[in-house]
Amino acid sequence: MMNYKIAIVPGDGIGPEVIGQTIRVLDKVGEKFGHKFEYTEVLAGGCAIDASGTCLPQETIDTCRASDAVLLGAVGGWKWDTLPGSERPEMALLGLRKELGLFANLRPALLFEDLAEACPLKAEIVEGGLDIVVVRELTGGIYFGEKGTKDTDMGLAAYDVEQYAEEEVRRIAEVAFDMAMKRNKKVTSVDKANVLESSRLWRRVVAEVGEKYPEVELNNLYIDNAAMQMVRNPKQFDVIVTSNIFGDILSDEASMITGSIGMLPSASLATGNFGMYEPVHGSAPDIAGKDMANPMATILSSAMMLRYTFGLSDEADAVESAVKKVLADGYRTSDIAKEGENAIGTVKTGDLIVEAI
Ligand SMILES: NC(=O)c1ccc[n+]([C@@H]2O[C@H](COP(=O)([O-])OP(=O)(O)OC[C@H]3O[C@@H](n4cnc5c(N)ncnc54)[C@H](O)[C@@H]3O)[C@@H](O)[C@H]2O)c1
Ligand SMILES: CC(C)[C@H](C(=O)O)[C@@H](O)C(=O)O
Ligand SMILES: [Mg+2]
Repeated sequence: MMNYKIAIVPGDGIGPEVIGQTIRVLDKVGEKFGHKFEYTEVLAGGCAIDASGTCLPQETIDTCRASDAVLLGAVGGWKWDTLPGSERPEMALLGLRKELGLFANLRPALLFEDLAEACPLKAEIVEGGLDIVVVRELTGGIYFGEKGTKDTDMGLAAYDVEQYAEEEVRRIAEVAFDMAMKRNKKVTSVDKANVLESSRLWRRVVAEVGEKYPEVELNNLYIDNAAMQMVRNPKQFDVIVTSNIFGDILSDEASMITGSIGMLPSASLATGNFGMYEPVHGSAPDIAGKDMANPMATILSSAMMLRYTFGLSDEADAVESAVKKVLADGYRTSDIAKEGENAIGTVKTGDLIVEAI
């Protein structure tokens, strides 16, 4: 029997609710396939601020490092919104990404057949389904560049610097091209090279990496055009590679056209097999504690963990098939339910997925 060590970071808001259901799903996978998943729960985000005065305690980083993978719910919430930027719960997420070297964020946006009606675009635009992966650079760019304030003749100014080094672009571009080789051999690199120096370097390095993958078609799009194309004709996209901030925005957009942000999983990977797995959505304080959150994004993130970090593809398939079965049987949380349709809660969704494995 294989033993897998997973650091669990439930976080805030709906985080603990969606993580709770995901652990039940993993336990069922372990039981069925004969694996032992060993969980160590640690604090990060607002709950860690309340418990220890800091959003990312050293113990959390150490436990994550000592684990095979990390599963995270979400951090943040209204209660901590007035804290200074450097003390906010969201800094825990950025700190974990940086400390653990998680430079490659994979955000697959898949339109499940049974959810086609939850897509806000016209049926003919998404006919035949959608299968896009946003490959987002996660440890560089404006999120991590120099920031500060200074006095100017227009009053106090604040700044955040967007900076990319060639090596940072090269390694994320390689992830995107490798992924494209396993899919439809098409990469769209998204930047703002008509204005930004950092984007011009980005575009040059992506093209250099692309030369090593002659079979892969490379297109470049400006971010404004890409955001527009995503709703005009999303089927043109396969692998999208982009910077930290553009990837943040485009992946939320991609999530909505596939039905709901409550459906979108993500994997944040370091060199090697280590990864942190989390839904794309946040802590949703508006529905926290109401048994309303859709746990599917987190459950599908755990499937990515099984596949990418543990190499357990049959087990990952089993989780994904169980999610599809529950949708095919017509069960929906309120974010994906049709108007007037009876929605089920977080726990019931977990029950049904566990049952379907
Ligand atoms: N990875 C993360 O930890 C992460 C990601 C994004 C935002 N946040 C934080 O979360 C807090 C709230 O941010 P926000 O409101 O901009 O984004 P959000 O993703 O939390 O919520 C946006 C909307 O989507 C809904 N929603 C989100 N997840 C859902 C789910 N699983 N099921 C059903 N509905 C869902 C919410 O109810 C809300 O109406 C902020 O503090 C933000 O910084 C954290
Ligand atoms: C909460 C925030 C720091 C985070 C980000 O911007 O990366 C979130 O929006 C995400 O998409 O994971
Ligand atoms: Mg985001």
